[in-house]
Amino acid sequence: MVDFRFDIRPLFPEAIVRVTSNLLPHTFRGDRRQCLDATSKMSEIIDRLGQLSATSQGLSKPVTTAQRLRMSENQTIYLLADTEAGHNGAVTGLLKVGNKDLYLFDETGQTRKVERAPSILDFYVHESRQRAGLGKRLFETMLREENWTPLKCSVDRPSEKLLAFFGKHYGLVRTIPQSNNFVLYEGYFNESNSSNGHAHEQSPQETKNGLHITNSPNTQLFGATYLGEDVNHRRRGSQQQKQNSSNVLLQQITQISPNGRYGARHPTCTMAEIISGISKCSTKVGGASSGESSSGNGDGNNIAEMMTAQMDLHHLEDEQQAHGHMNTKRMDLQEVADQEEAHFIRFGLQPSMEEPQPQFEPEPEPITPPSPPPKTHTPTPPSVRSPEVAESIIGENRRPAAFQLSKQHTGMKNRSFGVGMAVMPSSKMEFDQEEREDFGVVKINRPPGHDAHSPGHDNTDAVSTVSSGGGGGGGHLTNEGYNDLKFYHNRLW
Ligand SMILES: CC(=O)SCCNC(=O)CCNC(=O)[C@H](O)C(C)(C)COP(=O)(O)OP(=O)(O)OC[C@H]1O[C@@H](n2cnc3c(N)ncnc32)[C@H](O)[C@@H]1OP(=O)(O)O
Repeated sequence: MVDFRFDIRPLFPEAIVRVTSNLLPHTFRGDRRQCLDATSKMSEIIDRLGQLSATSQGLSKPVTTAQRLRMSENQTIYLLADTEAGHNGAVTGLLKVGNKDLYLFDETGQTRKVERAPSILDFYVHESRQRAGLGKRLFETMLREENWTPLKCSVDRPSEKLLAFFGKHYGLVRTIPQSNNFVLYEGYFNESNSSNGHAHEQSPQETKNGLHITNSPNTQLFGATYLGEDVNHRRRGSQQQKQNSSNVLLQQITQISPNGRYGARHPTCTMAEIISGISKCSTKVGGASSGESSSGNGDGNNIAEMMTAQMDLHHLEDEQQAHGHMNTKRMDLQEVADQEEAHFIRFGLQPSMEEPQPQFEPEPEPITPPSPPPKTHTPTPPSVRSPEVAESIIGENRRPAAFQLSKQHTGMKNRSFGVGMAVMPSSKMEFDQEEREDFGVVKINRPPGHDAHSPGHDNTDAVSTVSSGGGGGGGHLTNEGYNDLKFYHNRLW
C-alpha cells in the first residue's frame, strides 16, 4: 500500500480518478488555493507511484512523472485508491494511457502509419494488492472512459505480468511482431474492429521486389524493408498493373528530402569534392586513352576539361607567384570547388558509366533480407537498430546509388562524399605538411616504396601536378603515376 503524509480522501471522492495535464483529479472543485494544494499533492502521488512502477519493472528511471504529465496534452493517468486503508487512505494502482502516432507492421509485414493509436504506457498495482482483480478494475474503467477496446490497444514494452494479464482477461495471446517497443495483438488491423481506436490509419505503401517503401523515417534512414519471398508471391499477381506507379513512387521516395534536423543543408566538403573531381577526371581520361567508351555522359568530360584548365591556371600562377600570395591561390581553388559543385550536382542527376542508374526488372531478384519482422507469436522485446545493422542493410541490399547515401540516410558520421571514389581500398592517401601551417599536399595512389621526401619528387608535389604532366600518360597524374593534389587549410574553414 502506498500511503502519504497527507489525507488523500479529498482527492479521491471516487475510488478511481482521472488526471490529465492540469494535475487535478477530474472530480476536483475548489478555489485557487485549493487548486494549488491539490496539484501539489497529486504531483507527489504520481511521482511516488511512477517510481514504484519503474522499480517493479526494473527500469532505471520512471516513465511516469507529474512533470511529464504536465507537459503532455494527450496522456491520462488513472489512479486507484483505497480510502478505507489506514488513517489517510492509500493509493494502490496507476494506469497511464495516451495516443501515439506509430509506424506499425500489420500481419502481412506491411508498414502502416497509425495516427493517435491508443497506447498503454504504464500500468502498476502495488505488490501487496496484485492478483486481486484491481488491475482489471482499473483497466476496465479506462476502457470505458476512453471508449477503447483491448484489441485496439498498443502496449508500450509490456512486462511478462502484463502479457499474462492480457491473456487471462481478454484472451489476447497472438502478437504482431513490431520493430519498435510496442506490442499489438492479431486482429488489431481488422476493419470490423476499427470503429474505435484508430483515428487515422493509412493504407500500406507500394512494394518493389519485396522492398517495402514508405515515407516513414525508418525508410528514409535505413532504406526499404524486405518483406520476404512468400509475400512477394502473394503480391505478384497484382504487381504487373502496379508496375508503373511503383516506379514513380520509388523515384519519389529516393528524392524525398529527410525532414527535421536531417533535412538541414550540410556544409560542402571542398576537399572531398576536389578529390572526387580528380578521380572522375582520371577515370574519364584514362578510359578514353585505353579505348573504353566514355560517351555515357558529357558532363564527365566537361568536368575533366574544366579541372584541367583550372589546374593549368594554378600551375602557371604557382610558377609566377612562387611562394608568396597564398590567399590568391586559396581563392582560386575555392572557385574551382564552387564550379565543380555545380557540375557535380548535374553529374549526380545524370550519372556516368561509373555510376549506373538502377534498372528494375519485373521479377524480384534474390536479396538478403535486411529486417523482416520475425513471424513468431512469442513477443520479444524489440531492440533498437544499431548503425552497424543499418550499414549492413545498405551495404548488402542497396543497388548502385539511385541517390547518394549520406549520414542523413545512414545515421553514420564522418563520411566524406567522394573520398571513396578517389581512394580505393588498395590505394593509400598521404597528407604531407609543408612548412607553413596552413599548407599541405594530398597524395593519392602513391606507388609503393615511394619516399615522400626524396629529392626530385617533392618538387612535383610542391606544385599542383594535376595538369602539369602534359607529357605523361594521363595528363593529370604525376610522373610517378599517382593522383596528386595540393590543398590549403585554414582554421577558419
Ligand atoms: C506498458 C506497461 O506498463 S508494462 C508494465 C506492467 N506493469 C508491471 O509489470 C508492474 C508489476 N505488475 C503489476 O503491477 C500488476 O501485476 C499488473 C498491473 C500487471 C496487473 O495487475 P493485477 O492487479 O495483478 O491484475 P489482476 O489481478 O486484475 O489480474 C491478475 C492476472 O494478471 C497476471 N499477473 C498478475 N501478476 C502476475 C505475476 N506476478 N506473474 C504472472 N502473472 C501475473 C496474471 O494473468 C493474473 O492472473 P492469475 O492470477 O490468474 O494468474
